[in-house]
Amino acid sequence: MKEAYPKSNQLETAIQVNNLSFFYGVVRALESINMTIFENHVTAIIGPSGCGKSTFIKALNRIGELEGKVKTEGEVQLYGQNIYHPQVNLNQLRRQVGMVFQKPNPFPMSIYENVAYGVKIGEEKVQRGDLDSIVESSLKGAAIWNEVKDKLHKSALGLSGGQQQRLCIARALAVKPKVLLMDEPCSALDPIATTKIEDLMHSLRNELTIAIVTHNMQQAARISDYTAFFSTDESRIGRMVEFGETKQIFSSPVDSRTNDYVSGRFG
Ligand SMILES: Nc1ncnc2c1ncn2[C@@H]1O[C@H](COP(=O)(O)OP(=O)(O)OP(=O)(O)O)[C@@H](O)[C@H]1O
Repeated sequence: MKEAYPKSNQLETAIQVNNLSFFYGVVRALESINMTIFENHVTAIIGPSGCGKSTFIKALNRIGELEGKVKTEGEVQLYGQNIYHPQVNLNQLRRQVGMVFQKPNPFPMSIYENVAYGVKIGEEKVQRGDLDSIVESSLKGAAIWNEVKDKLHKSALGLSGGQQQRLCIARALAVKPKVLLMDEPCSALDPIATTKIEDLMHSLRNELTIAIVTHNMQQAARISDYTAFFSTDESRIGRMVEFGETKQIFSSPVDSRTNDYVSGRFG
C-alpha cells in the first residue's frame, strides 16, 4: 500500500482559488469556491454528476472559455498570479497548467510528433537533439517509453486506449507544466490501464501538482492527498461542501452531506 497523504508539513500553494463563480451564459454553474491546491500533492475533486467538477478544473487553466459564452467571477492565482488578469497569455497559461481529458485524444500523427508538437510550437527554438531527449524523457515520465521506443514514428492512433492516455500525459509533460489537470482520466480504461495511470500520478507528484476529477471514490482514496467534495441541490448550482486531507474526508467528514456521499448513500 502506497502512502497517499501529505509527504511533509511544508506546504506550498500552487493554486489559490478565491470566491470563484462560473456561469454558462446567464446560468450559474459554480458559486463562491475557495480552495488551495498544494504543490506536489494530488487533489481529488469528487461529487455527484452535474455538481460542477469538470467546470471547476476547466476554470483552472481557462480552457472552459473554449465552450462559448461563459463568465467567471472571483480569482484563481497560479503561484500568486491571477490567471484571469486581462493581460494573461492563454497559450502560456495552458502550457503551465496542462490538461488530460476523459477520452484519450492523441493527434492523428506519429507518437514522436504528438509529444514534440507542443514543444515545437512554443516560443523557444529547440534543436533536434534536444527535442529527441524531451520526447524520450516525457515518454519515460509517462511510463510508456518501453512500450513505444521502437515505434516512435508510427501513428499514435494504433496504440491501445491506456497507451493513448499515457501518451497524452507525455504530451502534457513535454512542455514542463507546473500543474496537471486530469478530468476522469481513467473512466474509459480497463483496470490494468487504470492502475498504470494511478501509479504514474503517484510518481508525477514529485515533479508537479495534480488536480483530478474522479467519479471513483476508491480511486480518490487511493491516489489523492487532499479531497474536495462538491455538491448541488435543486438550484443546480455547484458548491464546495468540504475540503480536507483525503483520509479525513473519507474517515471522519465534518459535513453530513460528505458523509452520505463517501459512504455511498447518494450520488
Ligand atoms: N458547455 C456547457 N454549456 C452549458 N451548460 C453546461 C456546459 N457544460 C456543463 N454545463 C452545466 O454545468 C453544470 C455542471 O456541469 P459539469 O460537467 O461541470 O459537472 P460534473 O460534476 O463534472 O458532472 P459529471 O460528473 O456528470 O461529469 C451542469 O448543470 C451542466 O449541465
